[in-house]
Amino acid sequence: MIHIENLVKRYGNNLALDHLNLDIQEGEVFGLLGPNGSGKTTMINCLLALLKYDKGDITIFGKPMRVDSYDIKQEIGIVLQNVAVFDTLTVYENIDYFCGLYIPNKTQRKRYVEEAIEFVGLENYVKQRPKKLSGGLLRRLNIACGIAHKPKLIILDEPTVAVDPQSRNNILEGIQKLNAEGSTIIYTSHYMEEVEQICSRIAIIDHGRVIAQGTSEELKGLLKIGETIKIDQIILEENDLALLNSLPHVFDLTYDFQMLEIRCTGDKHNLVRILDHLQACDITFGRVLSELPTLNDVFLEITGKQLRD
Ligand SMILES: Nc1ncnc2c1ncn2[C@@H]1O[C@H](COP(=O)(O)OP(=O)(O)OP(=O)(O)O)[C@@H](O)[C@H]1O
Repeated sequence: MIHIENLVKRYGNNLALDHLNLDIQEGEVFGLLGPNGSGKTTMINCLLALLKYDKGDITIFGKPMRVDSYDIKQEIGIVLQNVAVFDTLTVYENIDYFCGLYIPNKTQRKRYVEEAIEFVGLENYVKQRPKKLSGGLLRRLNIACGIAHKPKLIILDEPTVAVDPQSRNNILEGIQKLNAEGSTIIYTSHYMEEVEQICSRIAIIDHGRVIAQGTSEELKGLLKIGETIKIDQIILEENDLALLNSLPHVFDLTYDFQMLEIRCTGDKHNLVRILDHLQACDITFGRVLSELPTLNDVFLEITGKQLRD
């Protein structure tokens, strides 16, 4: 559905997109995950032909995307980072206005606008003006304006930044519902939990390049780490640490302030093996926690830095 090849975008001397390649298939909820400044918004703006780029090719629905590709744009719904609604219009009028850019038939439009209002849960606010809405409700309005015309492709650029948990859940559930109804979704975020929750495939972006892509499981499969076991209130000597380090599947450990962190490669019985060993050595300990790898671990292993600032 979308093909991006060798996309290069410079802002002066700053190389924002560095020969970026990406393919997105119909029916996916595709996540673009990357830290602040990695190039996600720039990529979206190039994709939508809102921004000129220096090099590369972009095709959408099998056709080259250009500034005047109105037939393609007609089928795309956009929800950008900055809320873009009219302060002088009510909630209903705003959605009606944006929907009207694509749907001239009044009866059909009325139905679409009402469906969009119900979809984002703004039924009780239709007559209010945007200034009276909370940040979360405003973002929901922004989404309704972007999706009311039932586009084939919906692009959402960080739609949950600075929203309350209720609106966040409403937005995430809504995205899944839109996808179930047939829309392909591109979703950018630097919140890895969200991306993991709703995206069928994910591209991790850093310094304007796709550094890894696949399903969440495939990305985690790239990792050496399979599990991190954390044990607190444990007192260990040098030889205890050496013995723990030599256990099967243990590849790294840290010990600080009576807190032990053991990183293991993937295996079903890491935790049992380690606890059995501690018991056999008569070593007491406090709480025990076993954590599976996250997308942050993938990012950390590939780039050496955390996904979040
Ligand atoms: N209009 C602009 N002028 C100059 N540099 C820009 C402009 N927009 C973005 N950049 C730079 O391009 C790079 C990519 O920025 P971009 O906003 O695309 O990243 P992002 O991944 O969307 O970040 P965020 O998550 O913070 O939105 C950054 O180094 C940024 O400073």
